[in-house]
Amino acid sequence: MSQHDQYEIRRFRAGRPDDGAAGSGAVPPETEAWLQAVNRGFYDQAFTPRTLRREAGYYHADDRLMTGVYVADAPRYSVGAEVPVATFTSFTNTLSTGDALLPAHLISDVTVRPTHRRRGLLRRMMTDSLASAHGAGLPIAALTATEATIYGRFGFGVATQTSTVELDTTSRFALPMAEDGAVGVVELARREAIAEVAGDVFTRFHENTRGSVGRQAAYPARIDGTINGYREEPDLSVRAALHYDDDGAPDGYLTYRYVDGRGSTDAVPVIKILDLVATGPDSYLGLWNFIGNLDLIERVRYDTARIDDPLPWAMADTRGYRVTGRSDLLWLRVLDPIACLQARRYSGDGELSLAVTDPLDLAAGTFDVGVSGGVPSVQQTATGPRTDADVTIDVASLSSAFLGGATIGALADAGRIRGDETAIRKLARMFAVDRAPYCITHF
Ligand SMILES: CC(=O)SCCNC(=O)CCNC(=O)[C@H](O)C(C)(C)COP(=O)(O)OP(=O)(O)OC[C@H]1O[C@@H](n2cnc3c(N)ncnc32)[C@H](O)[C@@H]1OP(=O)(O)O
Repeated sequence: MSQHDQYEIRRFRAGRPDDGAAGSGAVPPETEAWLQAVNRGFYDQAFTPRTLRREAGYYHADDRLMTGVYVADAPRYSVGAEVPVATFTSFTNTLSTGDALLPAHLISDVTVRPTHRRRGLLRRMMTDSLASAHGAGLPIAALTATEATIYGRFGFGVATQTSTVELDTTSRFALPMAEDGAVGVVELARREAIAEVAGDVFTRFHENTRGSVGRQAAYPARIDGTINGYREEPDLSVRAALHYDDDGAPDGYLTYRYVDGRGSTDAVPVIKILDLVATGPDSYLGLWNFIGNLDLIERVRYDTARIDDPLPWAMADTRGYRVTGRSDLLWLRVLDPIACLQARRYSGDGELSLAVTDPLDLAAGTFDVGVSGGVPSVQQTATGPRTDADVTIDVASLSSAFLGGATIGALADAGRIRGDETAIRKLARMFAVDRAPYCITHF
């Protein structure tokens, strides 16, 4: 018997809580066992009946396809055979290229039980899922990764990064151009009001932000403290503020929490920003002007800042802005190079042939890429990567370069793009972006 023969793979849509015993609100057993397995996989606390119902409701609203891998029998006293030994979920949302919204195959909740690791279960679930997304015509797949060494082999590349920043908000903090209401009005908001406005504000941000991913159903509850770890009660320490445009409509918000600095090395009063969504520079600077000027607070921390954040450039004392970390957030995997390459505008005009290699053979091919007036036209000229193409790129690198998260120059210097030097320079000019791609959605 091969190792694979002992496993059964089942796929099902997340069950609605009411689908349980006649409207009792119970979660269908298959969904419950699957969700509890994910918790185990990430070392999280088990769901209570109430938090489980809530979580299942969000998964149902996202219309998630769950994959579970099952064994036929489980030894006495062990976790039962109804609990999958591996989990994987996928659902569709949009990826913004800044010029268009692309349907994206989002992958999440990938776990393999320690006792079943390194037997190819992830590979099986991932290759099946990517093949079916490709077959369904989805142009791109996306995920966020716990470790950077797992997903490159499946054609994923880092597409966006974020900075963790800490602001000194003692008397050093000043945003000269945001003073005296010059960038609009900010007011404290009721915590509960955020769920009402967050969707519209995020949609506007999303459409205009290259690299942004649409948010899943749980998001409003996640950012306003309704989801409070695995506790049933909301986190009442979460506070909120809104920025209003000239017509009095909300065009930005932030949620935040006071963190007692005692016990940490710097031991000062700190505000941690949970979510900050601004639809333009005025709302962005207006919200920072508000949060940077709170009485009694000496530091503000934010772990999802742009890597090319305009904030330090707006500050009177740039040294009050400290980058304390940087991490990858969004990983992309091009499935359809033509649909992807045609979904954005470009900075430089020109023509070249591009060969794409792909370990899973989903996006491989040779393409004539032309850009005129910033508008692309892409045609496939061969089903595989031709050796006489001007430039050859692997699909993970293409996925990193697609929205400008990695420059063509850096990828070439890293040995991940090959070809004629003039053509590589031309490709670099085409792909150049004015702002780094930015994603503030964790999924
Ligand atoms: C999108 C998300 O959900 S990110 C969350 C990922 N999950 C976690 O971090 C939870 C803890 N880890 C796990 O559950 C598992 O170890 C997983 C999911 C990372 C890997 O599952 P496995 O079934 O062991 O992986 P599988 O056996 O299919 O390995 C496939 C390949 O990836 C490699 N690989 C697997 N895990 C890792 C890792 N953590 N680091 C580097 N390489 C890895 C394997 O060596 C193998 O390489 P090969 O194809 O070149 O031989």
